[in-house]
Amino acid sequence: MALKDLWGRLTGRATTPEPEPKPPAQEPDAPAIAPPPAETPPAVREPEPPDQTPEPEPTIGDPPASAPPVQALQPDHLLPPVQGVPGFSLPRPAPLPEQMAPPEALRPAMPGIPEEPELPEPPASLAPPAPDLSDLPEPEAVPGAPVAAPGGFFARLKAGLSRSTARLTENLTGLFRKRRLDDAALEELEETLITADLGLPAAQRIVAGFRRTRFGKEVGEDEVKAALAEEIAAILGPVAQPLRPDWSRKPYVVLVVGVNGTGKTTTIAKLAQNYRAEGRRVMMAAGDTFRAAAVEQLQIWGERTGSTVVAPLKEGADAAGLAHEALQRARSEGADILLIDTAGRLHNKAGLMEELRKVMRVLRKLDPEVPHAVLLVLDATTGQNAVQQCKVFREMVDVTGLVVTKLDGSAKGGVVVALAEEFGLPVHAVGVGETAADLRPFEARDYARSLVGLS
Ligand SMILES: Nc1nc2c(ncn2[C@@H]2O[C@H](COP(=O)(O)OP(=O)(O)OP(=O)(O)O)[C@@H](O)[C@H]2O)c(=O)[nH]1
Repeated sequence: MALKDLWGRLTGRATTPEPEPKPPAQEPDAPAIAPPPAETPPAVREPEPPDQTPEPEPTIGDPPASAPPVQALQPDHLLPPVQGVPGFSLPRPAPLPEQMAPPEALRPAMPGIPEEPELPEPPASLAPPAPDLSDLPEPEAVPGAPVAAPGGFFARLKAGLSRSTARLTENLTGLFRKRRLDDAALEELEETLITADLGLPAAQRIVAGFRRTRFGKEVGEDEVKAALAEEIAAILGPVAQPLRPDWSRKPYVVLVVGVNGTGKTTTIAKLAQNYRAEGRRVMMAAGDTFRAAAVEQLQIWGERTGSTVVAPLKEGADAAGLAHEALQRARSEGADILLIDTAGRLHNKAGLMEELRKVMRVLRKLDPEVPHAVLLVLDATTGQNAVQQCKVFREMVDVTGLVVTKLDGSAKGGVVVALAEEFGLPVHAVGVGETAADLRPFEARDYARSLVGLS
């Protein structure tokens, strides 16, 4: 099977014939991010090249025609006040700015932007660390826009995971109604766990735990649930590690990667909002240069949260050059954290890998220690596909941690257990909705108990 077909399967999207390759180009000369005029082939140079061999620019195809349009973020989804997030050490929820600029007021649509290789207009400066927004009225509700469900995060997590819980527990109920835990029961338990997306390795480990501690005993449903929560928490415990930026790095650089539509841009926006509420200076780089909506999302979020956004001048601009420019500006403008968005939709795996590696290479010419974190964003609704994506992205870049989104309403929340068991990568945060308050540090015990339906 062709590589692109594999990639299409992996991303759950059909592939389309590869577009004509673009003319090769060298890596960007800092801080150029736009190609030279149309008459000449785009050729820019890497900053301080260690060797003189020009590296061809990765061939980046247009998004496959068959890919469904990613729904543009409706930023007003995120209007409710920022909630205090323990792992983000937010002191207090802070109100958000009332209004955002209407989309028309934002940068014009990318295709219409002139071709001159000029840099985006730098903002006057980064916004002050803690904007005083107290005088602003509450934002207006947007009809149809999702709002954070009432209750604490645990309640939302539990509600969000209810479909996953049902999937996991409906079989258990019949299975363990006062029944001796014999080989057949353990086998059924293993099947149930696999069906609930926990994956074979985690299922085997949990069953081995049951065998060790309860084999031959008569067990009831409640006891099984409690024991299951314990076993799951034991798997999740070591990976439940909130993202803790080292603020002495200034800027702490976070590269955010993942397949398109998993929630990268939204996650960046949520992180930005949380860090702004902490009083940090935040800069975001709209490195998903092929998707105008992603750039607009970040720009709107930048305005809303008082963060600076470094955006491409035109659709498909060189992402590595943009990242380079963003890092330079983050340094010179004193940002505490730089969050770099990336594309997840290049025409094949090789193209995406080359782009991500080029971004890394170019950033490291400015500072060999960046990025300080590489977050892989995974969409829980894709179940075992998320496990495959994790494998593939780890081949491409040095992933340092995971964010798992869309756990609200997914029946596949068990996949977090599979990811923990198979990769042992830190799970920094989980998303259970579209508001900033719906991104929270991942907590093993809460998650395990929610998953099996215990309070
Ligand atoms: N229900 C729910 N929706 C989410 C969550 N996180 C993100 N989304 C939605 O998922 C959709 C895609 O999110 P994006 O942030 O645009 O995804 P992306 O990975 O940046 O996509 P590309 O820019 O195409 O690569 C948007 O409609 C988001 O609002 C979540 O935790 N729960």
